[in-house]
Amino acid sequence: MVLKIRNVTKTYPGQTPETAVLRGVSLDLAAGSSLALTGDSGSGKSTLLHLAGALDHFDSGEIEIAGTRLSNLRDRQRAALRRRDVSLVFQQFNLIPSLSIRQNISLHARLGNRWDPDWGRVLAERLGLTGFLDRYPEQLSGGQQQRVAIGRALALRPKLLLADEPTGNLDETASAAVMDLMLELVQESGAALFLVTHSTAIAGMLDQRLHLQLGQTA
Ligand SMILES: Nc1ncnc2c1ncn2[C@@H]1O[C@H](COP(=O)(O)OP(=O)(O)OP(=O)(O)O)[C@@H](O)[C@H]1O
Repeated sequence: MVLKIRNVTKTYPGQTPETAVLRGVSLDLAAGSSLALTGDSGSGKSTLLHLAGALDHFDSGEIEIAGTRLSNLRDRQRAALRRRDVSLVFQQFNLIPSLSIRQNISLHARLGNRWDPDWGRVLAERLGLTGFLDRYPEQLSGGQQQRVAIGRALALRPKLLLADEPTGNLDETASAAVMDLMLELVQESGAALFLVTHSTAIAGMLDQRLHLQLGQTA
């Protein structure tokens, strides 16, 4: 399993075990597969996604990313694991405005010393970005910008791709195109995708669906 979450609880300051944002959440996500997490606003979706990416601490239970138990790790080891195995795609594309599309796509992989130009070319081609590589983010549509963000995330060849409402800023057509591409590329690269969405249509495109309510998934 790329991601294993077992009976995880998480409280924010002021919460009790009864009102905890997460009250015993478990899930499994295998390489090459995808999971959609839905739930009302404030139900804890982003919290769970952040825990799955080793970006925050949980109170009890266990999370394993690619076989490594997070509860045993020091902060520096968590950061190293994140850099090695996890990529993120957000609703806001978070591209660097002063860098070209080419530079944006390769940025994280270069910083991690893992830039593979051949894989970069494949990604740019598959994402329909080959003609845009020398442009800057502001010269692209929202759907194109999100494809750049997906390229940047996958350029690292992460084991786990986390996506928080990745098509939340896109219209229906762009959203469907971005989702199709992301799912294809995730499968081809053997990554696992954990995606938070409000959309039941998007959730329906993924292999597994979980709904978060009152701190638990069903
Ligand atoms: N850093 C924090 N400190 C205290 N409470 C927090 C913190 N982050 C989130 N919360 C609370 O935890 C709950 C879950 O928040 P979270 O952002 O995980 O929900 P969500 O399901 O992703 O919501 P949305 O769909 O609106 O983005 C909310 O009640 C929120 O106010």
